[in-house]
Amino acid sequence: MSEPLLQAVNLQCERDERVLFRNLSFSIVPGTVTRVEGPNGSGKTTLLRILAGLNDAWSGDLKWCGEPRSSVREEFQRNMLYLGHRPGIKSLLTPMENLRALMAARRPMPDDVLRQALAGTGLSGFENVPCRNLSAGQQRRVALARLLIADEPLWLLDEVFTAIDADGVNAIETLLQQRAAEGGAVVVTTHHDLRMDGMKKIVLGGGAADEC
Ligand SMILES: Nc1ncnc2c1ncn2[C@@H]1O[C@H](COP(=O)(O)OP(=O)(O)OP(=O)(O)O)[C@@H](O)[C@H]1O
Repeated sequence: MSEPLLQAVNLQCERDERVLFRNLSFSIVPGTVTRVEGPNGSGKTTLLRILAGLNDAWSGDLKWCGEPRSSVREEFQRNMLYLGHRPGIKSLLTPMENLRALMAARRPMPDDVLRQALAGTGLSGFENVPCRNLSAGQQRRVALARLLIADEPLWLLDEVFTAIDADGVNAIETLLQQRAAEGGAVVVTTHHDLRMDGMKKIVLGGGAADEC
């Protein structure tokens, strides 16, 4: 079995004096897709933000490749891709401009690679249209194009299926499975009924948590 990329040990998080989860321990290993499940308000987004280093209101231990995450912050940030539950794109910019800006901070890519990624999410012909003139699903697809050119080994994806049609959901499912088959690790929250062979689960709700 591969060494874990990310290990969580006895994570606990409270919000407004309500325990969202406690004694939550799990390992995210290469070659897997893990779904975080639970009803509305059970803490899925909170957990993903904790894993991504975007929320520090928690206790327990997080390790990246066996090291305390706090001691390898830069390495962790370089090797992790987080997509939040909002598309996170600029409405005045076009899909090309958004994707160029998203990639510039980490790995600048030639325009033809960006154009191919946009085509891969069904946005051919919309590359140069301001995003405010696109539908909700098309705007989400701009953010998802990032996945087609991402080489980070760990993906943390929060509700990325929102506003995506059935064919798009199938395409993302296939992409996540391919990513795992290539040795990546994906953690995803969604209310969609994902069907993937060998998918792991972290189940939140009721203050405790289970790993399946
Ligand atoms: N900024 C905040 N300040 C205080 N409490 C918050 C904040 N954000 C979320 N919460 C609370 O934390 C709890 C968990 O929220 P979270 O968004 O993680 O749930 P979720 O499982 O992702 O829900 P959903 O399925 O509706 O997206 C909720 O009870 C919410 O009210």
